Amino acid sequence: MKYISTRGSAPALTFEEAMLSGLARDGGLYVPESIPQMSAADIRALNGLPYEEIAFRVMRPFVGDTFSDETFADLIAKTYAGFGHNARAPLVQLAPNHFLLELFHGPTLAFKDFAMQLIGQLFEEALTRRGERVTIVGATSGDTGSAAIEAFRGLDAVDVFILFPHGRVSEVQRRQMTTPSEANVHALAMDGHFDDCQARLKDMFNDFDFRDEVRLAGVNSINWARVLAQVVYYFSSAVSLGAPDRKISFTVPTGNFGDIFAGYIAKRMGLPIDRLVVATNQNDILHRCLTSGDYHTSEVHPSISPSMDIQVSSNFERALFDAYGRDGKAVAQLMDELKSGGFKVSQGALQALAENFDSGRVSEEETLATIKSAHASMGELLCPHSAVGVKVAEAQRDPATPMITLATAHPAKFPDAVEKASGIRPGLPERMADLYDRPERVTRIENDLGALETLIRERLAN
Ligand SMILES: Cc1ncc(COP(=O)(O)O)c(C=O)c1O
Ligand SMILES: N[C@@H](CCOP(=O)(O)O)C(=O)O
Repeated sequence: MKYISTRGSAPALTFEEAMLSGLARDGGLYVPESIPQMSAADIRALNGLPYEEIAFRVMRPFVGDTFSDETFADLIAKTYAGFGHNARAPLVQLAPNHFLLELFHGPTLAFKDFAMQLIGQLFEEALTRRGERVTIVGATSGDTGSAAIEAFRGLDAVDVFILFPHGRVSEVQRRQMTTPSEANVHALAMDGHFDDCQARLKDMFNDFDFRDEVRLAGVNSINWARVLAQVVYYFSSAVSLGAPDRKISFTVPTGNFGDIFAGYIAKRMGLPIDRLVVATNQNDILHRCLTSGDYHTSEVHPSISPSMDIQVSSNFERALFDAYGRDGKAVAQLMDELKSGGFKVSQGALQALAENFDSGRVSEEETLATIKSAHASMGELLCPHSAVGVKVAEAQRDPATPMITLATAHPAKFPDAVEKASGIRPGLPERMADLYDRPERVTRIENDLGALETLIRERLAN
């Protein structure tokens, strides 16, 4: 299995090379050269298997010979052993034919743990075998950062630097990043929005001297391994509701487009997905683009679902690559136009996107009202991101087709918004009960590439 860049001019890499390098050297994102297929019989055989076994069968064909079967199965087993629910990703019924897929039972209470815990294991195994060290730099609107720190804290072969937008993550998210005491963890509160953090991260990848000097690696969803691990729960949930013998739809609260892109990959592998619905908050560039073809960035409006306050949606590039018939030059041209504000998707590409994705947008008021009504009518306390998903799903679903909405974070990560909506302040699990008392360690930094690179060099030298 080889991986190629969405911009068409970086060398093709193996799974291990793509995983350890993150962004392609032409600025693009790696995608598999071809998508492995699962037959109806293969999919039917997943029903009733433990999550770990489903994960092995779904991901194995993408990994090539990077890991032996035995090692890969062992790493998957270690990955999910610490999750707080035996099913790992349990389904809860919200209404007739509407289900919630709870993806928040991992160590940092967000769906990011599904991939990040696995990547931690895969990195450690591969780096130990190669005798190498890497410097991970990640950009976060709150959840990727905490999940990455949890997955890599204390590992010998890795330093991890996380850029988060100062003042724009929830207190729980910030404390999850600033309270770990391991010397290899560096939480950096940067001026600006998440998009600025992600832009500086990409600048570092495109500064080849710096990239090679510090041996830069990325664990945002620019890293294909992140997307791959998220494909698994589309299979596990769909088969438990009758796939492949009936079609299932999914609604996904969306920001950087990684999670919904994983659903698209599941569909391309053969999972009979009827509709994949993108749910956005008031930062609705994806909804606007999917309905009009117009992808122009505007000001980011801070919301009560802050992890989705994103305008430059990284993985949308992967979807565009397929929509443009895998024409890397066309994608490179669009990404150039994005630097000056945006682009217009061609009619053909827009039609290709529309064949795979629907979308909806939810206001702040609607998000609060959905948290309130889901709690009152179903006893389910939703985080604001999951509420965005539920609202869009309720408006758009076909009652005859099961709809699964992804619940992407635990409500206790966003207690203020949840309390405002429902009157209930969700508590953290026992193991995190002292989070508010732990000392914080964080560095304020300006939105400046030079300052960031200098800080990283200095920290690595110490
Ligand atoms: C809680 C939560 N929900 C939804 C999203 C959106 O996911 P994605 O960026 O993969 O679209 C994020 C951030 O990525 C998140 O942290
Ligand atoms: N919402 C994310 C933003 C980064 O997304 P990623 O999936 O590309 O890592 C976050 O919580 O940081």
